[in-house]
Amino acid sequence: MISFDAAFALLAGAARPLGSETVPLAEAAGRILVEPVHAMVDAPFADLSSMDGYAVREADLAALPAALPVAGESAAGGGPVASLPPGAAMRIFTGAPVPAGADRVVMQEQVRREGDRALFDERPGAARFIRVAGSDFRTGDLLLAAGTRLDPRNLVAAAAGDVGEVTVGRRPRVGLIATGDELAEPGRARAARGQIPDSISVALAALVAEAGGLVAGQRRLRDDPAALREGAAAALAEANLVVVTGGASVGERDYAKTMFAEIGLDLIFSKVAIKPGKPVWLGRVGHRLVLGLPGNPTSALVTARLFLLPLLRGLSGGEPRDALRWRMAPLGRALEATGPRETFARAVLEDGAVKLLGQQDSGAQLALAQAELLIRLAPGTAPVPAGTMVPVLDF
Ligand SMILES: Nc1nc2c(c(=O)[nH]1)N[C@H]1C(S)=C(S)[C@@H](COP(=O)(O)OP(=O)(O)OC[C@H]3O[C@@H](n4cnc5c(N)ncnc54)[C@H](O)[C@@H]3O)O[C@H]1N2
Ligand code: MOO
Repeated sequence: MISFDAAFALLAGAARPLGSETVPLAEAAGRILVEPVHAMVDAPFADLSSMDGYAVREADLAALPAALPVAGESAAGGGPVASLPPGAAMRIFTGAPVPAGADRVVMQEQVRREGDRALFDERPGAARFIRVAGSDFRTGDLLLAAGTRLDPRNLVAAAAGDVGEVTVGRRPRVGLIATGDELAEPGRARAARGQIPDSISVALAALVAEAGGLVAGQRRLRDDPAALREGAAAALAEANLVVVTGGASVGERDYAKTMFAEIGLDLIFSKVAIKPGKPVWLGRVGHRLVLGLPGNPTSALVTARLFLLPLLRGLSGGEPRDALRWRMAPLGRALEATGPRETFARAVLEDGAVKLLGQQDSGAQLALAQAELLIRLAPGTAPVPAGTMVPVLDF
């Protein structure tokens, strides 16, 4: 058995990017930039008003009350704007260019309008309500670095830079295989005695999609060596990565590795000193990868979080480690000592403190609906008192 860190290092080395492609920004959500994004424009492109009101010269408000003739208006999207004649005000709207000559905007709530004159009774506050040209960013500025995963917030930055397309990593095609005579499609298990719902496949498909991968095929296979071999070859033919669940352990009917053996499986690691998820394994068939997850649903989801997401990140052009952002959080309740395997316990966050879920069985399924975090505990950790800071990961 190897440690989690050793297994992760091997995984990170195997998760090579699958190449890149240029796609419209509108199709880039969830993808990873392999080239940085630079601004094609200044933002704002000119000095713009941040309020609806009147553009004026501060000096013209030296003596109050002041009445200034309204010389035209400036609206967003309205084209070039004339300069502000001395001693006048210009009607202006939020997002509109401030006319040359004006040095502030007074919001309209502080101005009375009488015909073609604007009346200023009170001293406006210090805020000038002008967003200065280029104050957000300038043409050529780096907006997003290579390796960034495009989420709704950084899509704003790219779009604001007038960037229409981006170069991103290719999406990994992922084949999913669930093994086990007992497995039935959710909704059909109760029709036959001894059958249980395949609860993992639907979750892995969602997780792959969320991580920017493409589910290239989904198979539910019986524990029949010939059918498994055939399924393994078919899945490999259409995917960059095949994820097989179940059959990872040591029983005679645990076929997950043997089903790939005939087509040339090279194991990268097999068995990791973690709890849950010890039987997890990673291998290679030619230039394709195969990840084996344990069949126990909690073990499967924990290992998917710890190994599958980083693998997808690397294949998609990113840094595998970026998929595991550990942070420190205080323990809300004391923890018992852990065993010889590194433990990834399921927990929730309550009032800013981490609380272990009562149900920690690796076969648990309902507890997955509650779990928010994984707490990472080194092998042989002594009892941990409440209040101790522990590393946690969003689960
Ligand atoms: N003698 C030993 N037995 C076991 C060991 C061991 O070291 N020696 N390891 C245990 C550990 S730890 C784990 S984890 C499991 C891993 O089991 P497998 O990967 O071989 O999975 P299966 O035996 O096929 O299934 C385990 C369990 O999970 C259920 N299952 C499987 N697939 C699904 C699915 N898609 N949806 C829902 N439930 C699923 C299956 O019915 C079993 O109950 O092995 C221990 N045994
Ligand atoms: O390694 Mo297993 O996932 O604890 O039951």
